[in-house]
Amino acid sequence: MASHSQVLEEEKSSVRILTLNRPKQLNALSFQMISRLLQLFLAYEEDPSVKLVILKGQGRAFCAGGDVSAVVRDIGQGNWRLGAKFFADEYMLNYVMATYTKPQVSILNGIVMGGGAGVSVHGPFRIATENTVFAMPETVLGLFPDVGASYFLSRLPGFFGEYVCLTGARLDGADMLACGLATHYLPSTRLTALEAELCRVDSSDPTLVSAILDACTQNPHLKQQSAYHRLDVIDRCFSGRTVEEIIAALEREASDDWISTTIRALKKASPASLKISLRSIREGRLQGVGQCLSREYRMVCHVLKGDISKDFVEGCRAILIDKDKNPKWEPWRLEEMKDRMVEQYFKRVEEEEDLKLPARKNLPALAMAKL
Ligand SMILES: CC(C)(COP(=O)(O)OP(=O)(O)OC[C@H]1O[C@@H](n2cnc3c(N)ncnc32)[C@H](O)[C@@H]1OP(=O)(O)O)[C@@H](O)C(=O)NCCC(=O)NCCSC(=O)/C=C/c1ccc(O)cc1
Repeated sequence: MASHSQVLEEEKSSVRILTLNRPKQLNALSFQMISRLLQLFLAYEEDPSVKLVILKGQGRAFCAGGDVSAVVRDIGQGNWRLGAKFFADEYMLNYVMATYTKPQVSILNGIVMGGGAGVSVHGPFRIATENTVFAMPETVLGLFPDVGASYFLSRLPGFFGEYVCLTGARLDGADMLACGLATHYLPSTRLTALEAELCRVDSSDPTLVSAILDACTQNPHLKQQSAYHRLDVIDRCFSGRTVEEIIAALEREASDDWISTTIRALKKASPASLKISLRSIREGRLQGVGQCLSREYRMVCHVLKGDISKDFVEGCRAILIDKDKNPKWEPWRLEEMKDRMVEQYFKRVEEEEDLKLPARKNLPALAMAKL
């Protein structure tokens, strides 16, 4: 398939509608898709005839993340720097979106995971529906929530971001709206009409776009089992200073299904991933989006190089390739993942340059804490 057809482009008056188009792979982002999106976003920004960009996915997913299969192949061939190039471009795209001067509306009518969050949550308008399933599942893959997640998750209410980041818990559209990951919610049957209305807006004024979306948004009920009802417990436990303290705090709570599922999720994840993810989100609370992406780039280079732990390759093997769901993490126990090993992830990989982000006009006020 030609690279252009992995991202479909429609022109409707002053609106550009981009559709991620790898439905069989749940629109997992290939290198070509990232390059094409970056090229289009930058071109639209310079083009005065473009006022608004809509991003959506073909089929049952918005986007299930970065295309992990390609990366694992590159690492297997001893070529971790090819993977690093993928991330550098992906983070650049995330940064351009986070600092974009025109409104971006993302229609999250299906699966939104990992890299899928990175190409939507940084934009000002995120529409959830009854089909939305959101997760940052990286800690069970031996990775960590990246794509600027240490920025946007750390800005969620209380310690909900730590919960989402460490457990990989799935959220539905109502949860996303409640915590601020989505800005609007509407039934999927209304999407076509909404799109038509947005195509008539003919303005880059975010208040006009907002007015259209506000007029049709609904306030869905949170399901009884929604984690958002547990914000008190989440704040009590996930405010812990270390992963060990978080697990111990959960174990002290009165046991029920939600507590045991949460503890099980943490015990299933890579100890190295848990520790670096917690430190990353804690640092993110105090940093701008560019600093977050730069730090995450250093971290991901270590993950790909496998110089401290090789859990990413092992996680992909166990979850995506052999599908035995039985990864052999190294280190295996949390206490074996020492502070000095965590520390190393935050240093630049030798002979690898830091991420170079372009100078952008739309910084920093709009890019700070908008959730
Ligand atoms: C819960 C899912 C989303 C849906 O499950 P399902 O309904 O049972 O559907 P399938 O799992 O059968 O998925 C349909 C197809 O899409 C493929 N797919 C589904 N996500 C993907 C996917 N991220 N990639 C590459 N094929 C996929 C999946 O392999 C499968 O292909 P095939 O077996 O050929 O039919 C499941 O597919 C799933 O867990 N996917 C992985 C989600 C995930 O962990 N995503 C984000 C974490 S990692 C990330 O964003 C970046 C990683 C990355 C790391 C290093 C890099 O250099 C670049 C990127």
